[in-house]
Amino acid sequence: MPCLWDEVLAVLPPRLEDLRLEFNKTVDKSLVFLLRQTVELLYEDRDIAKCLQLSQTIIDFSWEKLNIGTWREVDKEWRRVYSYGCLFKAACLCKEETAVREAIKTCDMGLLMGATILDNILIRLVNILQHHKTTGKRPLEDAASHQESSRKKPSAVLPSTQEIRPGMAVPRVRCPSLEHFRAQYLAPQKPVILEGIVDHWPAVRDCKWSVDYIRNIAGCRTVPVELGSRYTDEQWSQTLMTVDEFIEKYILVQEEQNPIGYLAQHQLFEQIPELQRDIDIPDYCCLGAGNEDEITINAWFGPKGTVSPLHQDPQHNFLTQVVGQKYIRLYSPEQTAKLHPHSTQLLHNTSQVDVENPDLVNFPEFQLADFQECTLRPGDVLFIPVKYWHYVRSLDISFSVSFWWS
Ligand SMILES: O=C(O)CCC(=O)C(=O)O
Ligand SMILES: [Fe+2]
Repeated sequence: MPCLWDEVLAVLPPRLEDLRLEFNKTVDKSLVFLLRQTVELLYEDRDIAKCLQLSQTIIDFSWEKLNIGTWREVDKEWRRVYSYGCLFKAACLCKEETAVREAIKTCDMGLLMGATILDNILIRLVNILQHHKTTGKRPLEDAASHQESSRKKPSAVLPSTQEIRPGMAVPRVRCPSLEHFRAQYLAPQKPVILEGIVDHWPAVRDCKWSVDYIRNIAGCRTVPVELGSRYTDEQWSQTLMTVDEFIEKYILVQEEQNPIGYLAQHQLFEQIPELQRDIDIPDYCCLGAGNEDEITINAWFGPKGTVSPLHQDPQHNFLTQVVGQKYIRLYSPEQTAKLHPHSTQLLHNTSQVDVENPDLVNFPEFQLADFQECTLRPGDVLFIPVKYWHYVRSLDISFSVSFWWS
């Protein structure tokens, strides 16, 4: 195997001047000086311990700036500084081949909290590290060591199967032609479940995405996790953790006192290209006006019992079920008044009504709203037209992939 440090050097700009360490006035001169000092140590390959220490100082200092006020108020320059700190720290860690895991975590933090620098250098670096780690000496984790079914507790409150009322079921159609889909569903904005269109995905065809597979491919990667049963709850929060930690704490065991954890609405496939090879953008997206590179692909991975409250999104969606089942309720945009959207700017696309346990005293019109429903199973692709209201509850450990497109 090639020496890791040589591979890292090949990713870094060849000359120190190419690093573009220029920032606007928001960033104090002393910090820019610190960045330059750090990079000199790195490029001259001397005192890597000192270089590591300075990188950490850059990270800590900019981290403070990222955590003042709301995310929207954070100056992008501080996010760039943070990314540089992560880049330098990760590079230093690569000097020690034993610190690869830590280096991967550092790159991920830069990717999640920082801003793009140097033509996405953090993505390129982390791909090298991930490859190095999986082809290196560390054996894949033993699949048999996780007896997931025996360790999981059944969820208490809501039923784990859901009768679909006849007459309310979302229609299903098998591999329709583009024209049929356009005329019957896209143009009139009608939901439909497309069957058979993702059967060729390795993730579906080979049932590849077992918990152990995800762990092996992505275990050491850091991802955002939502904690709390639904994002409208007061106790709801978001945090960052590795996929390994998430699986251990929230997928394999569900302690009663622990909140539900949901790796929700995350562009995991940009972060981990190896997983992207197991899926494919549905051909029907070409019927939209946008380009393929404008499609947002999100991963939704969680235990049984995750709930996405009733909400609407600004684009069409192909919500594709890969693992486990989900119960889904749909309301057309014409029903909006009966759904009582929140009045705040932040939540005006979310209903105040708890769909499966509605407060009919405060929201009596809700029971008059027309809806459709379905159970989404592996291989099913649900077309949710733009602005269509949707409520989603997982009935098992579940992995879905959504494609937002226009
Ligand atoms: O699967 C879920 O929990 C929610 C999915 C969703 O809201 C979406 O894909 O837009
Ligand atoms: Fe959504």
